[in-house]
Amino acid sequence: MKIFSAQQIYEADKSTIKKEQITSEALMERAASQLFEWVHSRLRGTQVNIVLFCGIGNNGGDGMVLARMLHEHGYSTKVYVVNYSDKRSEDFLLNLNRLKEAEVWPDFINESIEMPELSPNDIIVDAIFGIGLNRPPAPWLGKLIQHINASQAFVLSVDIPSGLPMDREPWDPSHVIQSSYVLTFQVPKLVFFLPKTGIYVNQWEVLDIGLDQEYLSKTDTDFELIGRPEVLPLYRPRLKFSHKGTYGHSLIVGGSYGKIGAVQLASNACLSVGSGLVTAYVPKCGYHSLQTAIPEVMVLTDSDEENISQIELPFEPTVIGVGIGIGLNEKTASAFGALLKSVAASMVIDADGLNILSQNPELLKDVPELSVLTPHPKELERLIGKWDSDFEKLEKTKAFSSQYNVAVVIKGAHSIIIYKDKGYVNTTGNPGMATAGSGDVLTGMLTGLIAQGYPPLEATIFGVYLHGLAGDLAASTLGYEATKASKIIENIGSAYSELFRQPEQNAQENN
Ligand SMILES: NC(=O)C1=CN([C@@H]2O[C@H](COP(=O)(O)OP(=O)(O)OC[C@H]3O[C@@H](n4cnc5c(N)ncnc54)[C@H](OP(=O)(O)O)[C@@H]3O)[C@@H](O)[C@H]2O)[C@@H](O)CC1
Ligand SMILES: [K+]
Repeated sequence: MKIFSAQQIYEADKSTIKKEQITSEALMERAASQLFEWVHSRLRGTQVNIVLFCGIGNNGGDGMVLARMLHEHGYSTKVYVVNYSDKRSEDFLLNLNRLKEAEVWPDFINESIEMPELSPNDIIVDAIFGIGLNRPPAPWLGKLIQHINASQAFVLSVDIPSGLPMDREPWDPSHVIQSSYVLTFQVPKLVFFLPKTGIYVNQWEVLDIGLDQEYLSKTDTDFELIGRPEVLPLYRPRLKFSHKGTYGHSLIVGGSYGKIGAVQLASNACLSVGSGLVTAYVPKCGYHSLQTAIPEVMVLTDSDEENISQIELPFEPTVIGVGIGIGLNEKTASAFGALLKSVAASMVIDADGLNILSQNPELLKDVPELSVLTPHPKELERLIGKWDSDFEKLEKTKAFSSQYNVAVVIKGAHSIIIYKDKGYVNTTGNPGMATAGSGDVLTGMLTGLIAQGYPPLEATIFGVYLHGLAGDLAASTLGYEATKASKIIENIGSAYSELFRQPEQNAQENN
């Protein structure tokens, strides 16, 4: 699903109005009916206090229409107009009048008014600011937002939590609505997925308000949300007349004394995702444990007992996963540098492989084109330098990706894959995956997918999604705390099956 900017959403809005020859007010009515249906289908007339805070723009207008519909259906509502500007939008004014015609009389809140009383049992509708927020909310608005956040009530935000800008971090982190649920129009917003801005969104859902499909499908976006519909077409089916050679020979290079487990996890994941053959290259000390733990993996050893010191390969691997558990030993860094120079195959570079690159930036030019780098935030910072905001981080990563022609996975709650000027936001995964070895499993999986012929960027999008899905399946039986890296590997097979599982509703219809 594409992630549009505010500017593009306004254009889609205009284009819809023009094409369908409807008024903007009719579009607002359509959007707000979707909000109403959502609320009504859940509450079914339950008598609960619904308190609506509406701004004076079109987000507030949506709130006005919702208030009218709730009132007409017998709900108990209290409406506040948050009067932060004289520049009221036309559709807001129109719907304010309609609300009054329906005999609902809103109270106006401004700087000098006391904060309204709120109860934890209320349902609060947050329609103060939408995607039009373009400067810091005034201090009194900040206080109102803090007051709503302190109420402990369920807060339903219209389109976006009020106070959250679309294209930057908030000016004051406490002046943003902490939403229980966001009903967002037509398309998800990038800020829902970034670490510093996603924290305001507990759950979100897209409401289809019928914006111009042609505009939406023809317009390119900087970011895309990766869910099952995006991942399924990337899948490469196994062929009947094939053999292990068809699915590539992966090489996993890594490990040092005490960190052979990382290679074990990566090699195992690489096999489990479908690589035809897997060879691990480790220091001598890793030989016995690897051969014992995974009989399917072949093992080559370095001449050094405890660290990788010189990588000599008796075969040409399809792809190389490198860096896990490798350490920062000088000998290892120069062996890694020599490896970069000697092979053309794509690499998946992780952990200390990335740290060696940060410490020796002259090596970056030797990284094979279309390699994949999988840094966690600290490793990324060492590679691209510090950033002031999540947005600057994305921009710097895009520049880095373009400069070296590599894909970068920014690992996090929503991992984002950056390739050149485009970002792919992953939707699978859970906090249980913040555990030792989870990254080694990802490295192995991406390596194993490239081995099978997935182009590196597709392998990365597909693999990050599958890794998260395997983690979700593991956590569904183990819980977050007991989810560990080897359990993610055990669930790779089920994750593939899950990709093709019919949604339950369809399954029932088919019976
Ligand atoms: N597009 C669509 O497809 C559809 C959109 N719809 C809805 O419209 C919403 C966007 O509405 P919107 O453009 O009127 O902006 P909104 O967020 O209500 O803000 C109002 C105005 O406040 C101002 N302002 C900004 N910051 C400020 C500040 N700190 N302190 C004080 N004032 C500030 C700024 O005006 P300015 O003063 O800059 O001229 C801004 O214009 C969208 O989220 C959705 O809910 C649906 O109805 C149907 C389909
Ligand atoms: K809002």
